[in-house]
Amino acid sequence: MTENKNKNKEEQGTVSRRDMLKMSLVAGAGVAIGASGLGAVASMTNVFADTSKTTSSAEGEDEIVPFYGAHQAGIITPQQTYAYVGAFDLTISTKKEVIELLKKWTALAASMSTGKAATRAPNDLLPPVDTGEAEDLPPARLTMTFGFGPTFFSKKGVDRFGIKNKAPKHLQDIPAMPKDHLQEPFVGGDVVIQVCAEDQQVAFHAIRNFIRTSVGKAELKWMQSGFISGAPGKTPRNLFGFKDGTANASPKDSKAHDASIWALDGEPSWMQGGSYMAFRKIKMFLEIWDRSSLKDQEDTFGRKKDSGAPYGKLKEHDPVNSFDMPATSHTALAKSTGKPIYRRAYSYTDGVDEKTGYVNAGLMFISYQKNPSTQFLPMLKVLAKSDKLNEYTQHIGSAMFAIPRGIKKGEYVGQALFQ
Ligand SMILES: C=CC1=C(C)c2cc3[nH]c(cc4nc(cc5[nH]c(cc1n2)c(C)c5CCC(=O)O)C(CCC(=O)O)=C4C)c(C)c3C=C
Ligand SMILES: [Fe+2]
Repeated sequence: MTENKNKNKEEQGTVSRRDMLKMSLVAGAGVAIGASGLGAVASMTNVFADTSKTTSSAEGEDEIVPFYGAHQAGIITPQQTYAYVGAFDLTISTKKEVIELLKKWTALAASMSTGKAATRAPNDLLPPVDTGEAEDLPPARLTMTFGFGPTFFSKKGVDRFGIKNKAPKHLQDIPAMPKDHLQEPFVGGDVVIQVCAEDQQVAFHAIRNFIRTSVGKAELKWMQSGFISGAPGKTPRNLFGFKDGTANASPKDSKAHDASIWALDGEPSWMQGGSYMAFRKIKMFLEIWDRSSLKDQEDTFGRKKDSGAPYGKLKEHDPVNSFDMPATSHTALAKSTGKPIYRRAYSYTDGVDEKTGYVNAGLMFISYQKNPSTQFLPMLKVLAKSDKLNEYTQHIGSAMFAIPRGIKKGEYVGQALFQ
């Protein structure tokens, strides 16, 4: 029973410190703890502390998601509750400096993913090595996913770091859509880091330390935080109250992931096993939505609000028949292009809109796909033109990034790109 449970967790790519302890005790002393970046024996004290603690923390808070692997963590990793996405513009000018920064960030990410404790300053007259707010907090399934925007490869025609010829095949700026209201700074960026965790402070600590260690090398262009509803095993609901993410392939369906998420053919080697991230910051007019009838709301998505079932069906995961719903419904249109994407969206709230007095809120839309030219972009065009959802939303941010394949132990993120 325990063995099966652990096997499932390994398949999902998440093994808790507690599980690792159990497994190593069963296998006997001197067992190789493995290449999961567990912080190895150093974290055994924490392991023992964990087992003796009755924790009130949420499901999976003490789990470590392996940082190393064939694909970067944070793409098909079951979605954590909190996210911060930060886009940086590099202020350095040489390939050597970029490599140094990526090495620094990779080491930091590998260490933070294990929930490694903060290290003290070498002496009391220096600032502490770590900012400290994640000390005593569990790893909380922290993932950090790195990507490169079009300007990383060339900016205003200049091959900044001598890697223009290694640019991925389908990386491009998302073209302007007719109803876009893009607001600087939420457009583009040289490098993106998506941080997700079950604990908001663990997530913030991670993005904060990437920002801190980039001083003099990169500037934070934009940052967006987000959250999803946390009921385990259930599809989260967005701020319009609808289940959002139903049509995604299951995190275990590797055939579907190969078909729609992982870049492969014709891509440079560093991208094979990587993906493309599409980012849109989408404002949602909650006050207008809340005044619309239930019928209008359900017609907008072509799904029932309570169950999430598509029109004409009873259950959330019943197959969609687009002819049962309005032709301009979001589901019918998104499905009409026939090329699925993998969504990983988070809701956001940002205080009050000074002009309207409405709540500033919406969706940090993130999707991963192997080829944005045939998957994301045709879908966005169709939706921008005819989606009934446009009555209640406005796209205010936009960016696309190439996500390098997973990182092997001893490598830094994107290493193959520089060799
Ligand atoms: C370009 C792609 C998409 C954007 C932008 C987008 C914005 C957006 N979506 C919702 C809420 C829902 N989306 C749903 C389904 C759905 N959406 C997209 C793509 C984009 N959405 C796809 C590909 C699909 C799946 C279509 C299918 O094959 O069935 C749903 C229904 C439930 C689900 O499957 O997740 C909801 C709800 C919002 C609120 C939003 C912008 C604010
Ligand atoms: Fe959608």
